[in-house]
Amino acid sequence: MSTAQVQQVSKVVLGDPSEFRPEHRDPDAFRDFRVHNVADRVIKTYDLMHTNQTVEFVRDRMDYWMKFNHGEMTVMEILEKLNELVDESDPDIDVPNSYHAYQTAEGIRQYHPDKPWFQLTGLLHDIGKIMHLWGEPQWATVGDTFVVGCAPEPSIVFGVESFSKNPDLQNPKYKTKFGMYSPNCGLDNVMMSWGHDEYLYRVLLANNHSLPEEALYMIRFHSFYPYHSCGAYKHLTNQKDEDMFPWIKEFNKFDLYTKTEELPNVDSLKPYYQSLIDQYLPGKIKW
Ligand SMILES: O[C@H]1[C@H](O)[C@@H](O)[C@H](O)[C@@H](O)[C@H]1O
Ligand SMILES: [Fe+2]
Ligand SMILES: [Fe+2]
Repeated sequence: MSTAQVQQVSKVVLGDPSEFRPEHRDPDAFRDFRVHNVADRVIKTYDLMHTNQTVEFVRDRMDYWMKFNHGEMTVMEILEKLNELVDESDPDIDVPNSYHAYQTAEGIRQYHPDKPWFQLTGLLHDIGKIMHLWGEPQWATVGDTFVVGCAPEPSIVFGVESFSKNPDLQNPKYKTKFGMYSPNCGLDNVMMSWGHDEYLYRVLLANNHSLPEEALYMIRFHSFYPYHSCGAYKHLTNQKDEDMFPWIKEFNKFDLYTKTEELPNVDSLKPYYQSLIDQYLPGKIKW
């Protein structure tokens, strides 16, 4: 991205975190990954992810998925398919992912009524998880992401020890702090572990849409918790990442704190969100 474009990043007014909080749940009660509290499915998903996500694996998955030959479907069709997906990495919720899409979008709509593109970003952000219904394992679809091609950071869920069986950690090219990267190369230039963030980002690039750069960035890095919530990987980020940071933080509030077992009435919300889809990402999309 050129410097001129960087300067155009719009400003988001960050709310006081206490302003957006589910009354029925303490914010500290989310994302509890302590081994005694977390379900086995969560531990297993991250164990497989941290063992098998390597540079070679991600290259292979990018080659495979970026042919976009899994059919042409609308956003609504994909959202409906996600009724069949329960995310095995998520310690907070056991309901199909389609509900989470509307919960996130509605949270954003309440606090950002003037930003329809942001609301739509909330609705869309996880639909890349459709990969799982087309054969990709959960450990390469869901969950928090990290950078491959350099040493894992301690703040990744389950820590550096969870990478003990990952072959890249034996590779002198990849096992150092910078690995295959140069200092502050920018997140645009790093290879993330393969999952729904990167897939949807690539799908959007391959199709016609009119979402702003901020939306693409939030989609691409929303699962990068070690970075946006723990301050890790700052040695790889650049000015664009700094400019975009408030947006990922703002997005994260809604992605995380709208998770509740109280399900939204999807049928009554559909017409409104269909109108946003028609405006920003209409018709059939190549997946
Ligand atoms: O378990 C969740 C879930 O898979 C989300 O979609 C992802 O964005 C989060 O990073 C992860 O913690
Ligand atoms: Fe996600
Ligand atoms: Fe999400």
